[in-house]
Amino acid sequence: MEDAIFYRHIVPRWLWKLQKWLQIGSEKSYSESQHIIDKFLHECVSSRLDDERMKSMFNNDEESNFDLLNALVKENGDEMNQIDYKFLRDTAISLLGAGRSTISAALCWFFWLVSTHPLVEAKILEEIEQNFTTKEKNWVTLGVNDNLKKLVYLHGAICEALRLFPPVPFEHKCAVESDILPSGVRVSPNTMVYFSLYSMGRMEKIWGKDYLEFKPERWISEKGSNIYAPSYKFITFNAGPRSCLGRNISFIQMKIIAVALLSNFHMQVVEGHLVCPSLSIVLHMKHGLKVTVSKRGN
Ligand code: HEM
Repeated sequence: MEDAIFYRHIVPRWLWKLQKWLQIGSEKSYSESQHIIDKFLHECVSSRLDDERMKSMFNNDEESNFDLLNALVKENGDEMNQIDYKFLRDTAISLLGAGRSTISAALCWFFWLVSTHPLVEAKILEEIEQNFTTKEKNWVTLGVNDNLKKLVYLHGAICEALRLFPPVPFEHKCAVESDILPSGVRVSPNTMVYFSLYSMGRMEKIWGKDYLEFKPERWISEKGSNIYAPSYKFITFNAGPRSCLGRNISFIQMKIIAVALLSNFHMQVVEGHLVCPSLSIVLHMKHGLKVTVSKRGN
């Protein structure tokens, strides 16, 4: 999916549209992939629909069955036969596209930063120890545990990883009518404005002299609570009306995974492994993250 989006960013619109119409070049394989994804999602939606029918028959509305697709099926299917498959499929593909590789890229950079900053790792572990008993540190109970909110230092470390390595590194927006940017630059209608979220996370003017340092403390106030940074400063999830709808769920997911993995395992980056970003619309690690994993002693 990312390849297709990136391709359509760099190839003129008329060219990829023509390729798509003629079913040639990269667009041919994208159409084939889209067909496979559509088929897969159609099956997922159908099976959820069957689940919903079963549940309504047995009046079983357990919270443990909850997931995003179930919620969508419920919202859109008051009349069970009137489910809009296309809407559900398109919504599911948006959530899949927006929420899968962004989180995995963010976690990759986060674990790399943590494993190369032992002091930060030690502080995160200390905070986990103070807030969770051993029994709670598993996937199932973590998600429903209010203690996640107490992980102020971990929150700071995740914000730092997202600041230094924003999963969506650049974006563009198009002016509908002429406008003047806050900098005073005039923009005429249909002008495409590109902006780099990656650069904005690394500007001295915005973050201070230590802008290149991985410093979770940056996000913690003297009173020990998290410092809020407005989205126009911390732009990783974009700002304004089209900002990320998955921001809160992303933090929850990342915290659950960080606690579950860091409290159970130590990760050591393999010596000589080259860590650098790839050229794509999502800031993946070009060669992945090679680590040696060892179990922590209790
Ligand atoms: C660390 C993880 C994530 C980051 C950094 C991130 C970042 C972003 C950014 C920068 C945008 C704006 C894109 C644009 O303007 O073109 C966006 C939009 C969006 N994100 Fe996320 N995202 C993340 C995770 C998620 C998750 C987990 C979900 C859903 C489960 C999600 C759902 C969405 C949706 C639906 C939009 C489109 C909003 C709109 O256009 O109105 N995101 N995200």
